[in-house]
Amino acid sequence: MEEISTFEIHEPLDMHLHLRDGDMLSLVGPLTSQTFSGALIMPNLVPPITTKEALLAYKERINEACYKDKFEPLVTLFFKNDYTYEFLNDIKDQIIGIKLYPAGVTTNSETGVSSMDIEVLRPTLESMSKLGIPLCIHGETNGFVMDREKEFMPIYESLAVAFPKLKIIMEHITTKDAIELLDKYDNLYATVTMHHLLITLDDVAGGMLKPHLFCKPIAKRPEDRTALLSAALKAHPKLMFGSDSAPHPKHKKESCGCAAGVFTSPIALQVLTQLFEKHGCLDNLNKFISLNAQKIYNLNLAKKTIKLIKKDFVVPTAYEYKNESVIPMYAGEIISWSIMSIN
Ligand SMILES: NC(=O)N[C@@H](CC(=O)O)C(=O)O
Ligand SMILES: [Zn+2]
Ligand SMILES: [Zn+2]
Repeated sequence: MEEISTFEIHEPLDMHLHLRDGDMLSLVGPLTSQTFSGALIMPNLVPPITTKEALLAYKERINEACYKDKFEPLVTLFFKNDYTYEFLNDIKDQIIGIKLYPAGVTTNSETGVSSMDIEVLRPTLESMSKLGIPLCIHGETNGFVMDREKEFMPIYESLAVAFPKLKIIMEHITTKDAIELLDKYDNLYATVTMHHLLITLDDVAGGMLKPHLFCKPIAKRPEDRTALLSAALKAHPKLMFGSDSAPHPKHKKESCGCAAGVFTSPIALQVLTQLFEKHGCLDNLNKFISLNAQKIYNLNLAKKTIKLIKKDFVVPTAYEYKNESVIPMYAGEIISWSIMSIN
């Protein structure tokens, strides 16, 4: 049989992305917007995006930094308990969803919600449900680091039951428990990163410590990775690709007190193609990387085709702009697929 040597991805979408701001935005914005058709942009800036003015201004800065012709920044608001129905009604057409962070569980989440008590959250979530605004959640408790996501499962369940019309997206899932929950509730969906399909805690801390693979939620056990990978490879219809590409300056990663986040945007399409090819599942890659998200979020995007070729791609050792330097996953390593053309 002749070996496949090229592969096309249409309208790739990254449904969980950190673009940051300032020089970092100028550095990473082009890297995503060149190859992706759209991305769901996280609101955890300092301070987080909580007003219409801040949202629109951020969207404008993103458009300035990005190749904006064929790239749609799908912006989000940082969840607050005190958003009124009127405020949400006014902003709903500008956002794709609202992102909820329990306070303190991850980067820039200090002003997140201090309680996941449903009665406390009810007024805002009822308004979102009525207005059809999806709820994206960083689902971790503040328990033992390996158990934080698992411990959050009952919270996802009670939210799914209490607000059956609210679309709830479990962001960057890392456990087989989360995969199992997907099939239990109609209104639960999930994103999964590329790195959680590839690594376990062993890759982060089993040998020499790898700060560039350190992220929240932390990579888990082999059985978790297997469950995530098998759902992604079969393009489970409620699972979407969300890179959670989370750039931090090199000095904040290679430091005592390493910031959480893995930077993967510029290598995501190549690595995912390599991974799906290795498992004989290339036929499902367009669903995982675009079609599932288009259906879940009712998206209609400009046409964009990325042609990849089976040819070695040496991952740059760093991406730099002015004083910013970011180290990508697989820095200096070789991936067997490269981007050939973008149309
Ligand atoms: N994933 C991470 O480890 N970090 C993200 C925040 C997040 O997505 O939780 C970041 O903003 O750096
Ligand atoms: Zn998160
Ligand atoms: Zn994230």
